[in-house]
Amino acid sequence: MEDLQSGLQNRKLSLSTLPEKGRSLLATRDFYPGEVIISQEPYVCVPNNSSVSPQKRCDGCFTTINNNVLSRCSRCQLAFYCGTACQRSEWKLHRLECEVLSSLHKYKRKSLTPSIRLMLRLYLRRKLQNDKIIPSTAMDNYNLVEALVAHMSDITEEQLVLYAQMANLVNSILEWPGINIKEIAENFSKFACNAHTICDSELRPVGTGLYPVISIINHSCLPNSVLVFEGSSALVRAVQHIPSGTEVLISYIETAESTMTRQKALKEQYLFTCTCPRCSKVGQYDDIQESAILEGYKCKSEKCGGFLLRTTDGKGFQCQGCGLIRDKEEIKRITTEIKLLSEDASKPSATCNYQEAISIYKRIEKLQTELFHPLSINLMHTREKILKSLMELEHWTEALAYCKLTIPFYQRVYPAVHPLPGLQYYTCGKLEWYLGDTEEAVKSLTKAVDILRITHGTNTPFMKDLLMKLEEARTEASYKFSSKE
Ligand SMILES: C[S@@+](CC[C@H](N)C(=O)[O-])C[C@H]1O[C@@H](n2cnc3c(N)ncnc32)[C@H](O)[C@@H]1O
Repeated sequence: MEDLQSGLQNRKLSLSTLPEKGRSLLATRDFYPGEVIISQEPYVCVPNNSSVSPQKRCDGCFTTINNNVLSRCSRCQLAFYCGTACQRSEWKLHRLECEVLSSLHKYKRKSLTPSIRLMLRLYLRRKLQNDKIIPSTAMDNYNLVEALVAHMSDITEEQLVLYAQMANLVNSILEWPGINIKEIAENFSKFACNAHTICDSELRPVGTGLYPVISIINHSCLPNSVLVFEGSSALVRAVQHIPSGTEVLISYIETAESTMTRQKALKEQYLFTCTCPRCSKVGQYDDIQESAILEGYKCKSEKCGGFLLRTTDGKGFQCQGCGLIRDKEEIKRITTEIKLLSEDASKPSATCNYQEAISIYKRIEKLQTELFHPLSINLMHTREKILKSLMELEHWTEALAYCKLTIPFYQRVYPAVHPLPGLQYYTCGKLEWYLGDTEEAVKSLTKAVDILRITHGTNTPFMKDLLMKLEEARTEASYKFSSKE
């Protein structure tokens, strides 16, 4: 591990071990908002392509080209490339992978999920490095994978059985003599708490990758850094001033959820109890109030706006503002109606028909408005779904109205610098501009740029496009202003 420590030292970082967290990454100089703290290429990665996904992604850069004009590997038929540059960069690994995959029986091909493919690639890449066909460096070697936490003694019996079955499948595909099935199962457990979902600039998931140095970074629900991706490269950017000697922290989960929901997610997938400054408030009045607003029920009285807590006899919920009791049966009735509608919304007839999806989600929205606080996370998710479908149907005016409805939620639950509100302002700005409200568009796009230049940098095609749009909107706004005079 000395090699890694000196690799990190050059980047003004250091590896430390904290008793309650294990390995941790510390800054050895001050980092400022927007600065890249560390970037890493994946040890291995796979795009989210499955046999059923209609749109395939390039194995090299994860792009989807319109009309799906990716070229497919003629031998194995499983790898896709956007051009020769990506095909060449992937060739050494894919040559081995192709040998393994092209001889696979039909029924085994069906079981090639992205995580099985990721595991195959892990072993193939290790072989390439062992055979010195590709070089190993301080930041790119299999020892770093070996050092990842696996939590084998903490996972459930069910998970253990699943990993063992998956390990058997990998073994039967590779057919390498002397391969250690227990080690493969352990590596699946490592994937579960160390691999990262690769997202595009708009935070849509596009693949999965293992970045063993970035995996040293621990979690906080109030992080000082953010993990973003440029193609398959991972970059950690500071979102706050990080003084020298401070631990670099990212968030592993959606931080808008209540403390209990966040803690449950962290415990289930990452097997630890978070004690970050937000989680330390669990049980305190502020935290109870916050959770009740996010996930609880609202007061029946429109004037009150208070939040409810379960009564001591368990028969209902009482408003903490005006004391009014809301009947448990009424809440149950609305909740059941929402559940049934949500089931309808996930049926193919609705997922393939945006108009039908909008109509179902609007009924859910109406019921949720009766039940939840206006800033509830459930209501926000429903409005997001309506917004997405409206955008697909190019119903811009209504889409803008829904986008604006979600903004107060984003402002309330996320820190000032977070990619999600930045992206929401961007959507708002694009819609306003499209609808001719240039002045408002300039305001929204400026807010988007102020946030996203910190989280995303300014050099990606996505950011260049946003900066150009802002420039054009500003020019148009000043032209409109001068022609009014
Ligand atoms: C991606 S790894 C992070 C690096 C890890 N500490 C190590 O030693 O390799 C994720 C694991 O780190 C630990 N971890 C991460 N954040 C933590 C936190 N805030 N508190 C306690 N443990 C944490 C948990 O064991 C979790 O499963």
